[in-house]
Amino acid sequence: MGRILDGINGPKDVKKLTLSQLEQLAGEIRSEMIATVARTGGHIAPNLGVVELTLALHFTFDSPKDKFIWDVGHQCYVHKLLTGRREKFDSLRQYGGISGFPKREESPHDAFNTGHSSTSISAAVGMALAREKRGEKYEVVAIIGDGALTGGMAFEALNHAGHLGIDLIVILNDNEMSIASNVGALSSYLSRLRTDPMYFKGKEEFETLLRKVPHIGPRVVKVAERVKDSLKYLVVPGMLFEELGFTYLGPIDGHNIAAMNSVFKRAKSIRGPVLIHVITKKGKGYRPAEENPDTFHGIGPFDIRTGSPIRKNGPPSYTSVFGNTLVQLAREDERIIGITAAMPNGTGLDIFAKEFPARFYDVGIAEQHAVTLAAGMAVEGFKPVVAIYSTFLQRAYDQILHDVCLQNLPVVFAIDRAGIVGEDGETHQGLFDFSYLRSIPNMTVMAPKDENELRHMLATAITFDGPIALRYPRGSGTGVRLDQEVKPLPVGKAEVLREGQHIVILAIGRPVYDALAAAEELASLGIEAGVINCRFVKPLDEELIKAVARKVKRIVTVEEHVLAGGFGSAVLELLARERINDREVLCLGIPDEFVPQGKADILRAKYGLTAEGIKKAILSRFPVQVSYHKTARGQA
Ligand SMILES: Cc1ncc(C[n+]2csc(CCOP(=O)(O)OP(=O)(O)O)c2C)c(N)n1
Ligand SMILES: CC(=O)[C@@H](O)[C@H](O)COP(=O)(O)O
Ligand SMILES: [Mg+2]
Repeated sequence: MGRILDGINGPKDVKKLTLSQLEQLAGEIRSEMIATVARTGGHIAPNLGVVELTLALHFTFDSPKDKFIWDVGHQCYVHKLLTGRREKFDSLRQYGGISGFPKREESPHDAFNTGHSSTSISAAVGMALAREKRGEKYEVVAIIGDGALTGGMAFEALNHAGHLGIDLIVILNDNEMSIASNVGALSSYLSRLRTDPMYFKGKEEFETLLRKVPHIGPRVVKVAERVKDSLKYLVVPGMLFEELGFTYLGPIDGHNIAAMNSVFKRAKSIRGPVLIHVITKKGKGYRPAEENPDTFHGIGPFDIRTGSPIRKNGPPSYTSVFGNTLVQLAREDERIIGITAAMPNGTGLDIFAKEFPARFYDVGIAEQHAVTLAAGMAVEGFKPVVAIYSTFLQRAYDQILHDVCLQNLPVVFAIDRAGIVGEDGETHQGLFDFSYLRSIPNMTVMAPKDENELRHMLATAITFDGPIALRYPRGSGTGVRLDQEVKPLPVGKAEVLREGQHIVILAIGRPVYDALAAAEELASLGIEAGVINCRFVKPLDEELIKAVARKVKRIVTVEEHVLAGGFGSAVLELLARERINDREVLCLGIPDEFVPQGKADILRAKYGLTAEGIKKAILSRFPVQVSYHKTARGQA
């Protein structure tokens, strides 16, 4: 018998199915997703948890007329399989393939692009307001996880929606997990709603009282037993949401399609904002993911049979070198505090948390709060290390400026996933941090060429008295030997790696070794290129750069970052300020566009951020015949 999934070309095909066919389809979707993600990598556990929920949504609502807004968007694979993208599904997250997140440019069924957390309710309120203004009729449905609900924006939007009293449906997908276990008072509140202590306490007291009534008591208890669901709805109100102006429905079983179909139908008939609390299991239906939902939240290729990741043996990641070095430094310095916004494992702070649980804070998906919390602790003499991915730190720009830098507070920003991150694509590339940080007074910004230098930069940051950031890439380090002693570096000093009279390459961060390799290849063509590992974007090693720029006519800057406002811009500003105007400068980096998804190696090659790319760009800008041989004898 063929698969039902093969006949699903859009939501209308879902609507034709019986309940038992929908249940069979749920199983087929799980197998399809596991088979694909085991090969491509991706967010498998969140998607396994929303199979029935997504089927019920497409069964009850009418996409694309009705709009679904997936918060974060990492759980949209089932939706994609049901909305005409089944045949392209094997290209998931690959260069040129379908995205792992909703993309309006991919399908009319993707109503709003997401990737960063906690935006869905705001977007839904905006779309509902637009609908009202145009006098149109359709449903707007935001689907948000319990983790994403810890983000401040979600509350700002709930607050506004309740005030407007606008027709809107929020589906809270509660699986008790963020990437790691969910944290916070709200999470505890949801857990109380789930386990219903009020209901059970009320019911037990009620039953005990009844049983005491002679003769009729026990019989009445039996009747009450039968009406327990209505009793439950009476006593368990979801008061927090009700008080915010929402009608609260739930909690309901997010793996029971029939139950969801009927509650969704009911929600459509209610005026004003409705919140439906759905309980799901992250990783549902695949044992390794159910047992380790955090590992399977977002995972690389894995062996389906065992669930073991297929890892090539490589050097330790920058993340783990950061985590271990922080532990080492924290043993010597009690002021050090570790702060994460819901990414303990992703940032390596889990290593710190294990050894120093009382000095570690997971604040939920709340980057803005994390930064100002750090400012508060720094004011009181602590040394907070805020570890946040480059792309998510964008959220906290004003907190960095207003709360940390304006007061010149010694907060350390450990910025992971800086540069090209790969398959997550546009929303997650960490390509803007030099620009958004170096423009802020008092801020110091560093980028290590390898994981060994990262350790010394972390020590530099810990001993530094002011705001300081170090940014490093996703994935394995270079495998260099780690120095035994971790020592602070002189602030604002670069490192000369190679001398050369024809060209000087000023590089920073990960591309430094590519610049060196390019210089070696150029040498075989008779072109002598010097290479400087600049280490600091701010302050630049101005004396050194000015000195080489006065000697060498051709200057190349290399960074894995957007060119606008980045490291190359900083060098150009310096040259202009110092009136070193007659130099030829070539800035290599990311042009003014968003970098798509794909393997990091493919993307680096596309943007010329490889040894080969750097060599080619130099040869194309400064062709061998024209420039070098003419000048090699005299001034280069
Ligand atoms: C602003 C921001 N910070 C951090 C993240 C990283 N992140 C992606 S999903 C996630 C957890 C989301 O939990 P939840 O909403 O409950 O979804 P689940 O995976 O449990 O289905 C986090 C922290 C992000 N995408 N955006
Ligand atoms: C959806 C999301 O934002 C995270 O799950 C992110 O994909 C994690 O990225 P890393 O795999 O780099 O930790
Ligand atoms: Mg969750």
